[in-house]
Amino acid sequence: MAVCCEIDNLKGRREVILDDMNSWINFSSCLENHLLLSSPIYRRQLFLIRSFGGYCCKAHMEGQGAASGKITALEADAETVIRKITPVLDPRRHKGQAGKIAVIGGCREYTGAPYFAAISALKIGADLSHVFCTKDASPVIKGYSPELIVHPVLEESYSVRDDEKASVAKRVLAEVSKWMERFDCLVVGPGLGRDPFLLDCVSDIMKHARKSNIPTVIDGDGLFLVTSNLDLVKGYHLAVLTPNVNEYKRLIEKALNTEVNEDDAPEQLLSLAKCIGGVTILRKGNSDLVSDGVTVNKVSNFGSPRRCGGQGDILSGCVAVFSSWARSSNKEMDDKSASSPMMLGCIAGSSLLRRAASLAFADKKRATLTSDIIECLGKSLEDMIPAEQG
Ligand SMILES: NC(=O)C1=CN([C@@H]2O[C@H](COP(=O)(O)OP(=O)(O)OC[C@H]3O[C@@H](n4cnc5c(N)ncnc54)[C@H](O)[C@@H]3O)[C@@H](O)[C@H]2O)[C@@H](O)CC1
Ligand SMILES: Nc1ncnc2c1ncn2[C@@H]1O[C@H](COP(=O)(O)OP(=O)(O)OP(=O)(O)O)[C@@H](O)[C@H]1O
Ligand SMILES: [Mg+2]
Repeated sequence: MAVCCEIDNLKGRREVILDDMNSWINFSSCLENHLLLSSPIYRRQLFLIRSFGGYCCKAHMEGQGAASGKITALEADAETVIRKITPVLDPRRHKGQAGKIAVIGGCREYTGAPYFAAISALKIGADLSHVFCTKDASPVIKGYSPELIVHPVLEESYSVRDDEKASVAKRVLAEVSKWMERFDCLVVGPGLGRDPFLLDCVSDIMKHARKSNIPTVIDGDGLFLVTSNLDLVKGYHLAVLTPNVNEYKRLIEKALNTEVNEDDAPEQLLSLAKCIGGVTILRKGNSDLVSDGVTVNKVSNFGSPRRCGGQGDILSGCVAVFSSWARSSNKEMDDKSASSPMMLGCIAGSSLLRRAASLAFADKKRATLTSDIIECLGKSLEDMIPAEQG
C-alpha cells in the first residue's frame, strides 16, 4: 500500500508498492498536488510507474537526488487547472461576475500592447475590460475596439509643467482609484512606456491597488518600474510578474545580483520568487516556468515558432482573468488549502496562449500575427471546456 506522506521525504531509499487502484490514485494525486519539486531520479521513477499502466506495480525510489540534486520543474496539468477554474456559463449570473479587468498601459508609442491584453481578457470570458492610458493613446485604442472602456487619464512629462506635477499626480491617482474596488485584477505595464513622471504615477496606483488587495499582473514596462523598486511588490502574494527574456535578466541582476543560470533555471526562479517575498513569477520562454517561491511548475505544450510581438500581452490579459477565476473558485469552495490562485492563473494562461498560438500557426504559418492568435483563444478554450457543458 502506498503511503503518500512518506513520499515527501525522499532522503533515503523508499519502496512504494502500488497494489490497487486506490493507492495509485492517492499516490498520483500526492505527486500532482504536493510534490512539485522533485529530483530527476524521482521523475524517472514516476515515469516508470506510469509506464506500468498506473497501478499494480512496485517502484524503488532512490532519494539522493532529492536531497542533493537539481530542482526540476514538473509539467503542470494545465488542462485540469483550466477545467477546474473556468466558471460555468450560468444564466443566473449578472454582468461583471465573470471578471472585471483593468489594464494600466498605452502611451504615444505603444497602443497595440494594452489593446491585446484587454481584448484577450474579454475573448476568454471576462465581462468588462478597461484600459487606463495616456490622452494620446486613448482615441487610438478606442478605435481598435468598441468593447473596451478606455480612460485617458495618464500623463507623460512632456505634457505637464514641473510646477503642475504634484497636482496632476494626485488627480491621476484619484481618477484610477475611484474605479479600483470594482476590478478583480489589474494588468500593469503593457505599452506603458518609461516616462519617469508617468511611472511615478503608476507606482502610486500600484501602492493603492496593494492596499485594496487587488491582484496585479505586472508585465512589460511595469516590470521595468518594479525592477527599479522591488518594494512595490515585495511580499505581495497577489502580485504576478511575467518577465520575458530581457525583463527576467534585469530582475535576476537586480534581485539576486547574479547572471541568469540556464542550467539551474527552476531553482533560480524559485530563489527569485522567494527573494521577492513570495510573489508569483511566470518566466516566459521556450517552456514557461512558474514559481511562487514554494513550488515550481513548467508549461511546455506546443505553441508557435513565430515570435511576433504582442504574445506576452495576450498572456498578461489571460493570466489576469484566470487568476481572478481561481480566486473566486477557491472562495466558492471555501478551500483554504487550495493551490495559490496566482499560480493556477499563470498555468492556465500560459497553456491557453500556447494552444491558441499553435492553432493560429497551423493556419497562418509564417504570416501568423498576434491578432490571429487572439482569434484562436475562444476555440482553444472551447476545445477543453465546451461552453454548453461548462
Ligand atoms: N504592438 C505593441 O504596441 C507592442 C508593444 N510592446 C510594448 O513594448 C514595450 C517594450 O517591451 P519589449 O518586450 O520590447 O521590452 P524588452 O525589455 O524586451 O526590450 C526593449 C528593447 O530594448 C532592448 N533591450 C532590452 N533589454 C536590454 C538590455 N539589457 N540591453 C540592451 N538592450 C536591451 C531589446 O532588445 C528591445 O529592443 C512594453 O511596454 C511592451 O508592452 C510589446 O508588448 C510588443 C507589442
Ligand atoms: N522560444 C519560444 N518557443 C515557444 N514559445 C515561446 C518562446 N518564447 C516565448 N514563447 C511563448 O510566447 C509567450 C510570450 O513570450 P514572449 O517572450 O514573446 O513575451 P514578450 O516578449 O513579453 O511578448 P510581447 O511582445 O507581448 O511583449 C510565452 O508565454 C511563451 O509561451
Ligand atoms: Mg512583453
